[in-house]
Amino acid sequence: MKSIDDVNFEGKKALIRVDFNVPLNGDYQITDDTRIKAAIPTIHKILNDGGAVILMSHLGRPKTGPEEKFSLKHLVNHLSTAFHKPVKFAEDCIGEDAVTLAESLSNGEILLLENLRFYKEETAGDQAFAKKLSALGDIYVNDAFGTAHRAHASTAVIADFFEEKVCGYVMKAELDNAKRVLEQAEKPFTAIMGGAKISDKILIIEKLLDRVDNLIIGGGMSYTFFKAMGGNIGNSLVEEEKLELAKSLIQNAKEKNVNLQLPIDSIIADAFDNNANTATAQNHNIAEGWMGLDIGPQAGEVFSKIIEDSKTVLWNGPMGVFEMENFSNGTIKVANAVVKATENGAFSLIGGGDSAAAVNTLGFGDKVSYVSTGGGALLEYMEGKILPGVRALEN
Ligand SMILES: Nc1ncnc2c1ncn2[C@@H]1O[C@H](COP(=O)(O)OP(=O)(O)OP(=O)(O)O)[C@@H](O)[C@H]1O
Ligand SMILES: O=C(O)[C@H](O)COP(=O)(O)O
Repeated sequence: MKSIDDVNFEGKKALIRVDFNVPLNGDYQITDDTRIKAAIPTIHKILNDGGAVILMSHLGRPKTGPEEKFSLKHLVNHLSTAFHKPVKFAEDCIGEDAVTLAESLSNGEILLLENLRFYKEETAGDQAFAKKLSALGDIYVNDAFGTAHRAHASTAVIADFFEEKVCGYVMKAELDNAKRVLEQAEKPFTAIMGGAKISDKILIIEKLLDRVDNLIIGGGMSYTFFKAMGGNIGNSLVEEEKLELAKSLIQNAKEKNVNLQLPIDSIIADAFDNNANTATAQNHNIAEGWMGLDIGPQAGEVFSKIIEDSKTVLWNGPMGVFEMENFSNGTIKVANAVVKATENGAFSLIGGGDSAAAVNTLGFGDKVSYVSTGGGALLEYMEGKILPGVRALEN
């Protein structure tokens, strides 16, 4: 796969697929701009070469065409500030307006196209739509790792219409870091899995059992394991249909000599509410009417020790309902342990939408080795799937 370092963009228009699918609040302010900041080096390289930049992205999942709340125009001011340059905006991603603005774009200038998903042809991977988009630029750059698991018009199909197609710095760094964890992990290798559902993470857990020394399972998904082992989990989150699967994972871990660690204790609450009554309970013994919303202090200690002694750490999914302050301690404790391991020389990769957001909002983002901009894309890569956006650049 060629990268942007293999190309001189002087006098060229780079059509860059970025993943600017960023969270916006009710006033259309960006609440986490990690994905925007990540794209800056790619944009600077092209502008410094003497080229022009045309950015295309999706935002959210619009269903029936244009919708105000999904317009990329809300990003323009933020982008201009982040890139230290005015950013022009085309109110459509194809058609006359986009063509005219793209044609008149001078070297050193940046143009942002309107949300690609305002056309259903984008997600359908429509050839004619991809061809229209491709006419806007001379060189195709894919820097949208977060969307590389989608075989859409702008992420995969479009590549066929270009002689020159390369990956940007985000895509390259994401793939290099994920590969480092999957293929060259220094041992002890510890994976920390958390979040709400086992069903979302089952494939990656199975794959990791062949590679890791320690598998820590916390967060909402851990209660399905306790129930599978015959424990009482009260009203904690459970996936009844995954009980057998949880049992077989425990068995697999044993057979593969993987140290599978579940939280010994939990912070339990009598309601799903930050102000609920709370107590600490052993995890096989949570009373009816109570639910586990965070790992407990003992579990935090055990997990931290394992993490701090590791040389490679992969973390996906929070240890509790970290959005509520009273149930965020477990996630903070684990984040601190990951930071400590990193300071001791470990390589740490944080992935997944909520875990990456947790690490960034808690202020640990620059204290770990790498925070992925990918959610589903990183998981699919870790499951061993070939991402369509990556394959398209390799053809
Ligand atoms: N004990 C729990 N009970 C209920 N919900 C929980 C519990 N622990 C964590 N959660 C919730 O799980 C959610 C995150 O789960 P999720 O599986 O989406 O993780 P993630 O890091 O976003 O990974 P990905 O982006 O790959 O899906 C958070 O909103 C958190 O509040
Ligand atoms: O946020 C993401 O994970 C990516 O931008 C992909 O978005 P999607 O799940 O709507 O395709």
